[in-house]
Amino acid sequence: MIENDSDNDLGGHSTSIKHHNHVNLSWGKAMSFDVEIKDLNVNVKVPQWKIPVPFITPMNELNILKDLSNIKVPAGSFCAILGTSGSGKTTLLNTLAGRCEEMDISGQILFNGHAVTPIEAKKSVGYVMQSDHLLPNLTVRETLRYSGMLRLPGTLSKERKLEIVEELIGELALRDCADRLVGGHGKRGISGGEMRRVSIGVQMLSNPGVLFLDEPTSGLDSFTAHNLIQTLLSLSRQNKTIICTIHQPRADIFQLFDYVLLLSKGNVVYFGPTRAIVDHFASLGHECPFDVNPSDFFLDLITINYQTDKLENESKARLGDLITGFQTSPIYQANVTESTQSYQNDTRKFEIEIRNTNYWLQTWLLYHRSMVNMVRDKSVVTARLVETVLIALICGGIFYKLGEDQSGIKSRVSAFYVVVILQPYLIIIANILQYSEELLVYDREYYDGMYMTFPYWLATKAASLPFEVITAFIFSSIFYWMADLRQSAGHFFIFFVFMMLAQYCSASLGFMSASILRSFAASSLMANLLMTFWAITTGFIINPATFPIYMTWVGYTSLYQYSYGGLAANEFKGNSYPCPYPPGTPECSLFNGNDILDRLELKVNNIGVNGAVLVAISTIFNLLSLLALRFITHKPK
Ligand SMILES: Nc1ncnc2c1ncn2[C@@H]1O[C@H](COP(=O)(O)OP(=O)(O)OP(=O)(O)O)[C@@H](O)[C@H]1O
Repeated sequence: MIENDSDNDLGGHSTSIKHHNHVNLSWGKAMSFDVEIKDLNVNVKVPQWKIPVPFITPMNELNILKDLSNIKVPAGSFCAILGTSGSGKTTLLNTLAGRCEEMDISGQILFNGHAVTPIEAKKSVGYVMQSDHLLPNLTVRETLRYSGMLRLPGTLSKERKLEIVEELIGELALRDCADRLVGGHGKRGISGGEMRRVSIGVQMLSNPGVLFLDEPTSGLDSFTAHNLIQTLLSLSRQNKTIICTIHQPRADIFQLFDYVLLLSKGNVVYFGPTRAIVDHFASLGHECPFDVNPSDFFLDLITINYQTDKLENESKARLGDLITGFQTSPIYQANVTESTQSYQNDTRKFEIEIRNTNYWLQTWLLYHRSMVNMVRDKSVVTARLVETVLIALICGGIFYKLGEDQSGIKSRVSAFYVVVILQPYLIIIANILQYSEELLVYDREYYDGMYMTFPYWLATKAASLPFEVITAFIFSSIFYWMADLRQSAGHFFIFFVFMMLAQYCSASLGFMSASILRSFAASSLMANLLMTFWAITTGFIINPATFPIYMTWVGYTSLYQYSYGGLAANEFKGNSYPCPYPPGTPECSLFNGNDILDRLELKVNNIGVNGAVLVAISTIFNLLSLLALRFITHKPK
């Protein structure tokens, strides 16, 4: 049983909550902050035109939060932000958490009396967003273990970190499902409520002074929602300040909060203890009927009704009265007294805990996590393997046992073009699909400061490499012998290396596009446009010698020409096919490998140079993706 008292004159700021059955989470410094808001105004510029033109469209200033002051949520308490849709709940939560980069913010946010900058706020709070983005193929325990290893201070031993994770699993009531896959992205996994708990656990592992949650109960049935709020209450009793937005909570959920902040159109209609709110509204002439859920009653009162002009004016006038009524209420006066308290003699200081997990340990953990997530994804693994085998069989079937006459030689050239375009093309789509989902997790974790970009990038690249090698090997092993290409192990090996490089370049292009743009639609458009351009300019469809003068550079940029050229050189250089004409006749040049290669008029047909260029191109794509991940910020969704 936990008693938490922070009384004021009203006797209202007091909670006495009986809660059983919890384990004390015992890591690090249990630092909890008083969270205070002073003179807070949040504005955003919105374009006046429906279809805005950058730099030209005139902008209007929209005042989302209006003069929020004298709001202090004491350390270790649980506060709900309630309001109608569009009242500014999420904006307030984001502002408190330092996540409102695009907004113009004035006023102060104070943690234990220290006015925090958005960067300080971001580093010292945990933030559970409305939707869960977790890796679907990890179990609950693995998800929390990886997070624990990455988020907990580097000074703790591995054993201690794992112990903490187990404590947390118990505290969040996740023992039952600890070894089940998380699921999501169309895969069956744990329930919505369990998934929310895992997301909370992930944030708890950074041992934040304050935990913010945006609509933690959205999408949950009322029983699960109640359980989740109970869990949060239990965490707050372990010295965590917890603030969440919530939509129309059930009566028994509503009474679990210590404090309520009621917002309407960016104005505070009430801030104070939950148990004083009914009396406060009654004192303003709005008695909550016995059989009505208080939160529904208050939300109805503060909603502007736009159905008719009359109703709109009436509801606006009522809202105005409620705002003024609150500002002249004894509760407001008590809030003013609380927020003028000085922290001068307070031993609780605002501090940001340094979490310095070793750089290489980050890389190893992320690599391991990425591998596990990928290998477990049976649908992707099977699809990629089956797709590789099928495409190899189809191509091998079409170009089966190529002859050594003129049509056979011509078909060999076509075969090289087809395989360097087709297989990489299919891979690029699979890659973009995979990364556009995975990068949602990266955006959140990077924004949370869980790791740095370079370890993530290195780990992701390293984890994808075996797939490119294996699929290229399977494809080459089937196609090469079916098509009956140059019979030697050395030439087969070179064929495989070029297939692998072509695939790796495409995979890198897919990763680069997703790193820049994130969305599947936009990334695949970018990658497809580039691929189509390079596929046309390979030198197979149109002879580069015929390009207009201003397009000659194109002949050197097409990445596929290097793999196509490499395969052609591997087959034809130093090779010859049986000439049906008497030896020495000019027609025999049609069967001479070097002459065939010359007639292709490739820009570069040196195996070593072509291979090196492909390595250089994939390196450029990968470096661009590293820069994009580091410098093109995508706010977590
Ligand atoms: N970046 C932005 N640009 C323009 N307007 C914004 C921006 N962010 C929020 N707003 C506007 O500010 C108002 C408050 O938005 P906010 O998302 O904070 O409301 P909310 O109370 O969380 O709503 P809901 O419950 O529907 O999620 C809305 O009218 C919204 O359109």
